Amino acid sequence: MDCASLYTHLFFPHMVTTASFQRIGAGLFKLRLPSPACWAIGGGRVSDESFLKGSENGSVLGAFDETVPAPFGTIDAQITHETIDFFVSDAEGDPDCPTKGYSSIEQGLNTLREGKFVIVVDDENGDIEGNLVMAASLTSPQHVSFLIKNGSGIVSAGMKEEDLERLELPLMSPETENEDSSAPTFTITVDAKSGTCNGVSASDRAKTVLALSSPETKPGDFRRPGHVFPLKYRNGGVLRRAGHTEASVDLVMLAGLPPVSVLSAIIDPEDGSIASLADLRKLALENNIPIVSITDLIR
Ligand SMILES: O=C(CO)[C@H](O)[C@H](O)COP(=O)(O)O
Repeated sequence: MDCASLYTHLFFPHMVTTASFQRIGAGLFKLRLPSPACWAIGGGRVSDESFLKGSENGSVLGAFDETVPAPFGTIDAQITHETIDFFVSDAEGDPDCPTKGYSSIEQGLNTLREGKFVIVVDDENGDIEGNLVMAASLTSPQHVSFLIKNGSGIVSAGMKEEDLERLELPLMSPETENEDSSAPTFTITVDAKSGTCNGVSASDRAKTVLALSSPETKPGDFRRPGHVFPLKYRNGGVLRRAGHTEASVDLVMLAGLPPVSVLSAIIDPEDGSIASLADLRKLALENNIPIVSITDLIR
């Protein structure tokens, strides 16, 4: 990922302050340093192909098209000396190469554009956590069924503050946002009213996710509480908070899709613990899903 493109499209001018970058710096220091090994220069080659040869998700080996640039034109922002200095001085390795064993961000974006899942991995503090992520606007009942089967059962939607305000979805616990930046910021839960039954089926939850992603929906289109968990995206994305919420929304935005993601933490099918990297790779291989790293997205 071209760092300048990421800065340009994730930051709004009012956010580029010294205070903001002090917080970003703290977040980055918690991340694993990337390997300088180059596995997919320019995003034109799939990374660790040995574990990504399945076909169900249909995206890992066949989707990459380097003739299609990421449409970056949707967000207004500016580059400042602070942003450039920060990343030049703190990032290591080649920013155009994914970490060894991971797919490139470009490949992840192409997969999202095809309406397919990517696995987003965060290994902050050495504890791997993978989330299945896709664009909310392209979600079907089959996607939600896959998400429920392989994820935690909680279907979340990463959403920007402006959309949460438009839909009148306040945080479940407002103090969390200020007191603990590592905690996920869940809003009250919702079900779409139109065309749904009790809200919990894959079909109903897919309708809710689609409704959350539509700019046309109104506050009255949802029942509260419900079975889908919106998560508030922190403005600035992964450059501010290196979480799955921010990564998922940044990725769908960079893919040129409406800025609402659907995500769920991936669980070990045997014992219900958080899936290990080996579990994530098995799931990726069996379903042809690229695995991307939040560290690479930040770089
Ligand atoms: O399970 C999840 C969503 O259902 C996510 O893993 C989590 O809630 C949000 O992740 P993060 O705190 O990294 O943004």
